[in-house]
Amino acid sequence: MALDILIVDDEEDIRDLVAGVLEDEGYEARTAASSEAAIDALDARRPSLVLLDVWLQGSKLDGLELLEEIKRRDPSIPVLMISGHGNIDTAVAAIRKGAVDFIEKPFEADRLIHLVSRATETERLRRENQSLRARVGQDDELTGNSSAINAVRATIKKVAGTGSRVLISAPAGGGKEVAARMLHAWSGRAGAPFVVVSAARMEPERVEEELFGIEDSEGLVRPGFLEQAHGGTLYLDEIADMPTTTQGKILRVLTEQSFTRVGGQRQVKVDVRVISSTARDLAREIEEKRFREDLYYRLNVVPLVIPPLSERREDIPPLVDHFLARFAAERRVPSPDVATDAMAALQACEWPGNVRQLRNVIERTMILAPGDRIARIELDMLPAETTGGGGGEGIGTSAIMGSPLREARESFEREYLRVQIRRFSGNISRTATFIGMERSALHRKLKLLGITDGKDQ
Ligand SMILES: Nc1ncnc2c1ncn2[C@@H]1O[C@H](COP(=O)(O)OP(=O)(O)OP(=O)(O)O)[C@@H](O)[C@H]1O
Repeated sequence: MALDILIVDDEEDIRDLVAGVLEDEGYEARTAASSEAAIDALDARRPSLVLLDVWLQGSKLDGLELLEEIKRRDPSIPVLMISGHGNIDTAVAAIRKGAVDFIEKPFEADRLIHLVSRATETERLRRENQSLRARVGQDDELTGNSSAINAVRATIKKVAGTGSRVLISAPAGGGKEVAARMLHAWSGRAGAPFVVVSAARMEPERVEEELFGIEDSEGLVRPGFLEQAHGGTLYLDEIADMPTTTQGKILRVLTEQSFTRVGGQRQVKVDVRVISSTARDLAREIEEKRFREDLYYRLNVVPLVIPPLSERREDIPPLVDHFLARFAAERRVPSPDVATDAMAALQACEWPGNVRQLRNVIERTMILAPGDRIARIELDMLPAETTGGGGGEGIGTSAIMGSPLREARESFEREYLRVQIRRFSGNISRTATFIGMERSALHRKLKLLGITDGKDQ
């Protein structure tokens, strides 16, 4: 998003000229003709830079006094002074009071652009830094080729640029935040902040301060998440955890596109795209009066559903390869291969923690892998939770060892076939191909062993 620049000058021609030059360069320009109008504009929203005339005729405060007031309110706002010919001394005094630089009238557009770009560099770097920091350990895009993930990706492509609100539904660790970041990155808002608001982590009594910001009687402002996200995207994580009073307030912001800060009177206007997410069944939350239906319709303009990993097991091999490559790169070793039986075990797991759990398992496997075996991940190197040793699913050996051969073979076959069928999401033809049996023979075998949970597709 464009950086927001406030131009304060009593001469209309200068204001319009400067605004025109800056807008052509892709900045967003606001103008104020007096110190009073400038303070109003500052209160309405924190600008990325103030261009301030030292004279300001007919204003309550002159340029230097206004500079002091701006610095008192928020010392981090950079101020670039505009000085008339002959009042260089004042401009120098302004620098002592915290202005970043000054430009003398009349000036060339090129010089103005150069100084503005230099004065806003810190702000640009701060934004870049923020988004980089937020992305550490986070994937940029959704990996996977299942039809579910392909459909999600296609919808993201279609709606990213539109600014529509999107409600992402997926279980915990399913990739909601990755999808939200893709929507932001593929939109015209990509250069502006992506602000994550976790409804679950906010203390109910502080929700409003956090979202709307605070304003004290002196006019000092601490911007909230909505203001910080101006021009960008606000990601409301797990909306079902929002207290109902907050739901009402969010609804009002979405309807009126403005809000007041806690302790303030003034309406603050922001341009923010809202993306929200939930792991819960909102229809049920609405039915049980825990979630406002009107808010649901406001947020759910475009629904995006990511199924649990256990319903898209085809995504497991590309995800495993993706995480192995990532962790191998971090450790500066070549990316390992995965033995077929190890991949089969990973594909057969239930993954209640979804992609996050899979990522953690891969990370742990790589950390614990003996130095001489790091080139190939084999079944015995996987954590117990994936191979059944932890009491979960998998091929247990103790029951088999205590049985006569015939029963042991049957119990092995039953377990083996269950795992393979689950691995291929109930698709009998693909299971038959993999295990090397005719489809009809497999059907007979399943009937004989009393396995009924394999859906034929
Ligand atoms: N399809 C995917 N491709 C690559 N990485 C993924 C994918 N889905 C999830 N991840 C990774 O899994 C982890 C969890 O994903 P994310 O934080 O997006 O999930 P979430 O649904 O927002 O979870 P929660 O609701 O628990 O916060 C992250 O490290 C993310 O990078």
